[in-house]
Amino acid sequence: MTVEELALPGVLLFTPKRFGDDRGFFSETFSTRVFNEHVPGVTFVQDNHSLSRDVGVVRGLHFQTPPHTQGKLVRVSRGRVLDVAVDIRKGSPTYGQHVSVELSADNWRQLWVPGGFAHAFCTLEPDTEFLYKVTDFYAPGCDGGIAFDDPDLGIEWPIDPAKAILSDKDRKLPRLKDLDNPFVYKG
Ligand SMILES: Cc1cn([C@H]2C[C@H](O)[C@@H](COP(=O)(O)OP(=O)(O)O[C@H]3O[C@@H](C)C(=O)[C@@H](O)[C@H]3O)O2)c(=O)[nH]c1=O
Repeated sequence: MTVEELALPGVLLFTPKRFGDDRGFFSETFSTRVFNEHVPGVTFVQDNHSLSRDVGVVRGLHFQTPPHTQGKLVRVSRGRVLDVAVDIRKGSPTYGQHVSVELSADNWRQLWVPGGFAHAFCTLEPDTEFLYKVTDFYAPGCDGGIAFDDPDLGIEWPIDPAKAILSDKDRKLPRLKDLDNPFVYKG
């Protein structure tokens, strides 16, 4: 497993080893021991799996608000996405900034998105399967989001944003500046 820090402190990129042989490959995709060496004190309670059929599906930007804030360890097992995490913690030195990284079944990367970050991805291949572990249970009452194309965020999406395939819910999300934002930077 290799681990890299990205431009936003706290956001980490993990790349598990893959052992290939004539049958295919084997990979430890998650180990508490390895993960907690880099992100101490975090435990996961739920695993999620989504399928997006088309190129240009955008899911996000999403987060769960306190007391059900979620950290997410996300990866792709089939296909390819551009994955994005935005720091939305008020008072953070990197407030409003984002990292974007390609995750695919080929590069086998995993992105750790801590609580206080909004998360989204855009599919780059058909039939993309997206897998992730989360640190709190799904809490529909704490579901929150920001428009993926909020101009203040300056995210360069790999598709024409006007052609993004969105859920009805995601089409109505507010801009960051209009959000009733409960996240505060704690250092
Ligand atoms: C996220 C989630 C959804 N659901 C249900 C609610 C709804 O009926 C259906 C689809 O939900 P959504 O439209 O919110 O799914 P989706 O747009 O894929 O939401 C996901 O997007 C990515 C970017 C994230 O970061 C995730 O945390 C999650 O918010 O699944 C659960 O039962 N449990 C869950 O944990």
